[in-house]
Amino acid sequence: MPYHNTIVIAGAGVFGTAMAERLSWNTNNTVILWSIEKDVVEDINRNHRNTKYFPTHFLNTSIRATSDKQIFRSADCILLVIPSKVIISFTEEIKEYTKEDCLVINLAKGMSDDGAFITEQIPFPRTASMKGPTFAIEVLHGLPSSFTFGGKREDYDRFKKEVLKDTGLYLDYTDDIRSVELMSILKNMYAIAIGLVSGRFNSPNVDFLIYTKAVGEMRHFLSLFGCSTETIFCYCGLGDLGLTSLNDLSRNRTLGLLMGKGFSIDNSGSSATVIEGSRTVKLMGELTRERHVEEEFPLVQALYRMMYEQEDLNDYMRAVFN
Ligand SMILES: NC(=O)C1=CN([C@@H]2O[C@H](COP(=O)(O)OP(=O)(O)OC[C@H]3O[C@@H](n4cnc5c(N)ncnc54)[C@H](OP(=O)(O)O)[C@@H]3O)[C@@H](O)[C@H]2O)C=CC1
Ligand SMILES: O=C(CO)COP(=O)(O)O
Repeated sequence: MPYHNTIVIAGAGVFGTAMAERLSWNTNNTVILWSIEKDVVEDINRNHRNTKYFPTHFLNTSIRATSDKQIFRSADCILLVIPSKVIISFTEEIKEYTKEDCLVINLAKGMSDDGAFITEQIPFPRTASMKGPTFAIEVLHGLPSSFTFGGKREDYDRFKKEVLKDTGLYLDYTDDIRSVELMSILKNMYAIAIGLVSGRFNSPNVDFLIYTKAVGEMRHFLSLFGCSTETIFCYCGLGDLGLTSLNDLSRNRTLGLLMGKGFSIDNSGSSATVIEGSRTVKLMGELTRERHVEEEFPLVQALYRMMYEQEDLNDYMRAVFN
C-alpha cells in the first residue's frame, strides 16, 4: 500500500515554493503552502503561480496554499522555510494545533538572533534539520539537488523513502543536528568573505586561497561548538560552502562582491532581501571575542571589523592575506 503524507510548508517565499513544487512530484504527498502573504496564497490557488517570487513559472496544480494556521493540524510533516529569526516564536504558536508525532524540519538557517540553535528551541519532540547546496531556482527547475538530513535515523529513513520518492532530491545523513545547523549559518558568512576578494581580484587563485582558509575556520567552529568535524564532508559542509561562496546566484556572495568593489552596505536588517550572513558575522565576531579565540578566526574578525567597526576594504585585504 502506498504511503501518504501531508506536508505543510511554512513560508511561500522562493525556497518554500521551490520545495513545494518538488515534493508535489511524489503523488503520495499532499503539499500545502502556508504563508502570511495573502496575495501569494490567492495567486497560488487561483492561477497556480507565485508571481511575486517566480514571475514566469507555473506550479503543479496539486499544490494548495493557505494563510490559516489551523492547517498545521493536518500536517504529518512541517518544513520551516520562513526567516530564521521568527522560527522559534512561530513554532511555539503552532504547537497547540499540531499532531504530537509530526516531524518538524528546519530548512532555514540554523541560528536565531540571540545565538540559539533553532532545532534545539523548537518545541516539538521530532525535529530535524535539512540543508545543502540548493539554490531555490534550480530546485524549482527540477535539477537533481542534495541535502544533509540531520536528525534521528528512523526519521531520515522514512522521510527519504516516503516523502522524497520520485522527487530527484537526494540526502546524506548525520545524527549531529547541531553541526548541520551550524554549517548552514557559517557558509553564508564565508560566502561574503570570499565574495569580497572575488569582487576585488576576480581571481581563482585568490578565491581558493580564501576558500581554503574558510574551510579551516569552519572546522574550528565545529570543534568550538562540540560538533563532529566529519560534517564538513557532507552536502551541508563543503557542498553548500562551495555553492554559496563561488556562484553569483548567492545573495551572500553578491553582498561580498559589491563590498569588494567598494559599495557601502546597509547592516540595519531592513533590506527586502534575506542576507543572513551579515547577522552571522555579528554573532560570530562577538562570540569569538567573548571566548578569547579570535586569533583562530582571522576571516571572521576581518569581516566583523569591516562590517561593524568601520574598517575599510584595504584593512580587510591586509588582514586576510596575513
Ligand atoms: N533562496 C534559496 O536559494 C535558499 C534559501 N534557504 C533558506 O530558506 C529560508 C527562507 O529563505 P527564502 O525563501 O529565500 O526567503 P524569502 O524572503 O523568499 O521567503 C521568506 C518567506 O517568509 C515570509 N515571512 C517573513 N516574516 C514572516 C513571519 N514573521 N512569519 C511568517 N512568515 C514570514 C516572507 O514574507 P514577506 O516577504 O512578506 O516578508 C516570505 O514569504 C532562509 O533561511 C534561507 O536562508 C535555504 C536554501 C536555499
Ligand atoms: O542558502 C542558499 C543555498 O544553500 C542560498 O544562498 P543565499 O542566501 O546566499 O542566496
